[in-house]
Amino acid sequence: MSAAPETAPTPMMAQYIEIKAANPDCLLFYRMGDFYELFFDDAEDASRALGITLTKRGKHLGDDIPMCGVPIHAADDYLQKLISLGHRVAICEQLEDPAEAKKRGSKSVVKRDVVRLVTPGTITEETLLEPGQGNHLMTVARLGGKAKGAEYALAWTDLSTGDFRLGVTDEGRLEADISAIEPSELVVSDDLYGDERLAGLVRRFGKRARPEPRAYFDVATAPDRIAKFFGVSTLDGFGDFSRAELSAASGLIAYLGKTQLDARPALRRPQRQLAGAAMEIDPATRASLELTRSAQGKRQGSLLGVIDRTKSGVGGRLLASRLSSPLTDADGIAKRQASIGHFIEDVSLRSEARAHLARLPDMERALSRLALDRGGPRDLLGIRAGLRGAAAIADALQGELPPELADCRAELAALPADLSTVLEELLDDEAPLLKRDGGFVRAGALPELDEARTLREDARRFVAELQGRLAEETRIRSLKIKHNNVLGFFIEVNEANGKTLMAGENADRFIHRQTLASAMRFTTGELAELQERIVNAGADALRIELETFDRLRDAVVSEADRLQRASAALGAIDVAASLADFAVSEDWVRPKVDDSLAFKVEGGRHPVVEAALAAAQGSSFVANDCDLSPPGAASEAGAIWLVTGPNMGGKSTFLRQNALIAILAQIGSYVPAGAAHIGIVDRLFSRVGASDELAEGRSTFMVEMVETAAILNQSGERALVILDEIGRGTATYDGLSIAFAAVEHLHEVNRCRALFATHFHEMTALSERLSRLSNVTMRVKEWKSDVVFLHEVGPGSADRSYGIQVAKLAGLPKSVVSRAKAVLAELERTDQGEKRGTFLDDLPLFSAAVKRAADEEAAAAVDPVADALKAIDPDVLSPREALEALYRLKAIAAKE
Ligand SMILES: Nc1ncnc2c1ncn2[C@@H]1O[C@H](COP(=O)(O)OP(=O)(O)OP(=O)(O)O)[C@@H](O)[C@H]1O
Repeated sequence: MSAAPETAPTPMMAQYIEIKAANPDCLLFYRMGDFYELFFDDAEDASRALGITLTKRGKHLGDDIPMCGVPIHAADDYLQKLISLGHRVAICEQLEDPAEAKKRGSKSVVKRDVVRLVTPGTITEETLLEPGQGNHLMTVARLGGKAKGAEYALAWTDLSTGDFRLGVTDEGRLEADISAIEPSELVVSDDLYGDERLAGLVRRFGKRARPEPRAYFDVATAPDRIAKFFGVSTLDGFGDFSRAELSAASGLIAYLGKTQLDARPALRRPQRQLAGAAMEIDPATRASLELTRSAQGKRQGSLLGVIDRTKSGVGGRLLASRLSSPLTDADGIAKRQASIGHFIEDVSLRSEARAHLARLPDMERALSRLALDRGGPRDLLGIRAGLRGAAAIADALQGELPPELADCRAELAALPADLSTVLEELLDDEAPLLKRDGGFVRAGALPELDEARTLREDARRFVAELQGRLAEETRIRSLKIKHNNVLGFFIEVNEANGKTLMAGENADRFIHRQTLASAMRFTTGELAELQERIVNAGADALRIELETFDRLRDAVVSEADRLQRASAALGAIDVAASLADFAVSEDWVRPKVDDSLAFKVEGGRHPVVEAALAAAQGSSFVANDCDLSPPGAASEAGAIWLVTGPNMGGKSTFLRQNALIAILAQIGSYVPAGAAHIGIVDRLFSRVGASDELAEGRSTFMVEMVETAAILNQSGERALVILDEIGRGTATYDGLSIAFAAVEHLHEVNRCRALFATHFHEMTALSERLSRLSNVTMRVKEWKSDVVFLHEVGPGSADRSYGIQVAKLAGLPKSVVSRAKAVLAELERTDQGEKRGTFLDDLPLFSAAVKRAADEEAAAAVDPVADALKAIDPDVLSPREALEALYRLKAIAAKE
């Protein structure tokens, strides 16, 4: 932006324009006194987004400059709104006192610069964060360019807690791994950002996905960048990371440098999250099972919303993250179960621990703000209270403990006692939000501070005494000594008395300062001296307090590692105690989880539907069994249940409850059932017939087929597949045929445990041919012409859908219902219903179909090497020709 000389911007505007040019993709919050001001397009965008008034200030190139402003004290609220709308904000502060600038000349501008970029993945303010929800920033790195088999790695951190993790992944798992973390912001190098294989991901994240320079991810410089960040000379002590992981970590650290500038976040050393250590759950499955968000996008009504009884922010975040990444290792699961079991048995320990946890401040987040130098005295108090709580909980955890809890107790016991002592000694029990307000150091703790405070208080007392003395001496009873920020202390009298003070002897003593409409203001030598003493003592006191703050802050930050580990331990205790509480009150059981392929649930329930029914105080939930274990000792693959039943019969609920039970079992929780035996599930798929991604340019049916394809291509024998009414989005025969073939594929090729709900009753015939497939149905009672849903799963198949009865319940006009009945009767009479059953029997067996397809593929394939070989007649070749022929063949093979 260059300006013509006659319309040259003011020096301040020139500064603004320069800073804005360096931060083009952010809204620039430009500090002016007690406001952050926004100008030009930023002002227009922000005023629209925030609903604040747009005004103007001066001119630029002859046009008015649009402007709006937000007061400093309310800035957090505005920031929250802007960030949630996907904006990024650059905070530009005044870097010197305006008085300093004035010294350089009346036209000079206060030095300003951006001190921080606020982006969705890098916020740390309490007010901007949900207590029980993590806030992750993630980078994606890829090595091996565009070639197939490229290595992908993820690095992610929760800046508000310091958690920092790395993991390798591949193209197939990428989406699932990312959605397990659900980052608030995704950063990729700019070449990867435009890659078509990431297009879906980039589209899904929208503004929250960021392209950043490739150099951030440079593998050659990555180890150096990481080592420098952690202040070590080599990464040897960090563990063995792959090159892709180092690249992702380097990108993350570089991006933190860009957004946090000089502030250094208290990140823990990166921990590797092992590939395959978590159950793989893709984004569509997460959405369909409503794990952490309901279909409406809220936490309420999701599985997490129902089971979360944690008492602390760190516990809430840990539960959410465990639910997003269920374990696949039976020992790890057993350890967590043992902790819950301990809290179930020891009722008083549970209630004592939970009472302490409920009072626990968010130590992790307070620590992170202190490390970034954004913390205040209340964060120090938070750490102190956290240390107290941790000590109390460590005390409560007596005697023999299961391994996870024993580890937690050890972490709590390792907390530095001297840090508690110094915080207890120096900090007062109440503290202001901002350190510059002072008053947070305990009286009696520092003699020097006490002295300054006494001086200030004495001087204040002298001022009060002075007022009485002056009133008496001047005989002006209404004389008052007041204070404001401009004049400091002053004597105020009315106009008539003012004249008295300016006359005769008084004139030598009272120095006139100000005349207002109804009052005159004076000072005296004595008052000025007291004023100075108060100011000096106040400044001394504040200096000492600020020094103390820095000292305590450094002491806290130097113990970051132990504090973070103790915080994590408190989170684990909270999760175990809260799940124990849930298990007891909701009658959940400890499932047997092992490496078998079993899946046997007796009396299983859907926790969310059950809670909803209980809240409505209507009918109670009907528990149902499910057994997908390999039938018979000889069989080595899981079973498939084909679930038929009427609309509204409870099919979807039954399907989902079993998926949720698998997840709950593998996060180490107890489960809503009478008994359960779950062989580890490594991959979970759940698909519901209709899901709408029209915005993505795919029809409903297309999405369904893409998802079904993914399941059939990717499920191994440890997968658990839930398919709900696949094939209903197209013409009946097409849908039926697809559903039919999909079940055969699951049975013969994937050989995984599966639940398949359908309205195509014809499919039940499959049980005669597929040995591990059983038919079950949701039972109903017919009563007169109505149906009563029993929500009971029983063996067998439904013979009808009762769709018309459900439509009647839904309030379709009577005329439509009776017409539909007539049409149905006619269709049933004329339709080749019976024939349909037989036509399916006529189909060749699946294995035969697979073989034929394979033969056809093989036949269609052209093999130039074979062709070339056929053309060679060895009997007529000289040795030299034979050698040449061999080279030719090799050349053809290399081209293939
Ligand atoms: N086991 C159960 N016990 C009590 N009520 C249940 C049970 N299962 C389902 N319900 C109730 O029935 C309603 C319908 O269940 P669901 O959506 O699972 O039926 P559906 O068979 O999948 O229906 P559709 O075929 O129309 O999609 C639920 O919202 C719930 O209120």
